[in-house]
Amino acid sequence: MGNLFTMLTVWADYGQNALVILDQTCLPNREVYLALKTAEEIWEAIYSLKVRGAPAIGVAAAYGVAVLMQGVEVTDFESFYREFVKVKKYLESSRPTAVNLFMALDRMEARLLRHRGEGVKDWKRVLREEAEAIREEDAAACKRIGEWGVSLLRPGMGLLTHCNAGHLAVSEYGTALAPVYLGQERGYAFSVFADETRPLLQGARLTAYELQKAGVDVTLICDNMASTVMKQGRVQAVLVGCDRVAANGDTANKIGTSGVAVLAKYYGIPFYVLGPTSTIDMGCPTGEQIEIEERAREEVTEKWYARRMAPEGVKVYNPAFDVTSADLITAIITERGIAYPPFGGTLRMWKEKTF
Ligand SMILES: CSC[C@H]1O[C@H](OP(=O)(O)O)[C@H](O)[C@@H]1O
Repeated sequence: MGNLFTMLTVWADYGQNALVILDQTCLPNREVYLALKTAEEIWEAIYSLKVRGAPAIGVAAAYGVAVLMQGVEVTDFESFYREFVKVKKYLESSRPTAVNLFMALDRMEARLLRHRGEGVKDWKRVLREEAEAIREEDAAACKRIGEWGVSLLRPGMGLLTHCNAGHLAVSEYGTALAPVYLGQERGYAFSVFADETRPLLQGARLTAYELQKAGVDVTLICDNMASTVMKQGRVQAVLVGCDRVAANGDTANKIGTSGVAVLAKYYGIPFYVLGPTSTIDMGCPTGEQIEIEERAREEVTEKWYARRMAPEGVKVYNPAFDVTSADLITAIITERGIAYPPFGGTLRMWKEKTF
């Protein structure tokens, strides 16, 4: 597995009262760790995807509020709680879609309220404890996701994934990539196609980086190549993460995921969403109620990634053309007129000039 899992994504350093994160905007070029000591720094790290992925955002917010509250010097609960709520609401405003951010902070608040009758040292302690529990439960959940997921797969399978739902998106191990890592440990020799995932390229920058670091056979493709590799029979299952699962199973995930799902259905390929139950939101009856984050236009219009955006030496598949099946074409228009399916007779007539 290489040293992928020694690379921690997020933790709390109470010695320096800091939330420590691996700055994922520097990957794959550099592994840079940041010690965040203010609410503004933590908010910005979540917003700018320095730490990202639904579970990782939840763990970061839990640790973040625990760290920030260690420095609050009041002795009455009302003042302490007022400050807690102020920080909680501020961190909640960083990104709207991943439900783990809100679930984790709600859980921190509930734990604190259960201890309101104790003293300031206890309030600070229980926040540290709850944040650690959230992280540990996330790591355990990801490993179980791996076990369930790998039971659906067979050795040697070709897999496709979109965005990054691996070790970097959680506290440890991953969700969509958890079965891949477990399979790797068992010698299953999966081959994985990683969609680059425009515009922020989590697939190129993070998934390809993770899988290569773990020794998994990964091939980076542009998003518009997913259909071709599926049509070539090189994909037997699609594995993706999730940011919020509605009560009816509708799932919000990185932009482009629904398109991959349509392709998978067309090619008869199983499409699996993987994530912890902490990402399920029963308060959302359907996907219609999920708030979809909209981000800055410059992420699309600017070539912000003017530096290397994939790990050195990663395999790349870069076909210049692909074939769209006739059953997907509504009409063919030429100087001789318009042909509708089935095209054969008209095309033959045109070519043999038999009219
Ligand atoms: C395991 S959750 C991963 C999930 O989060 C990603 O979004 P972002 O990179 O913007 O935080 C993406 O939707 C992944 O599938």
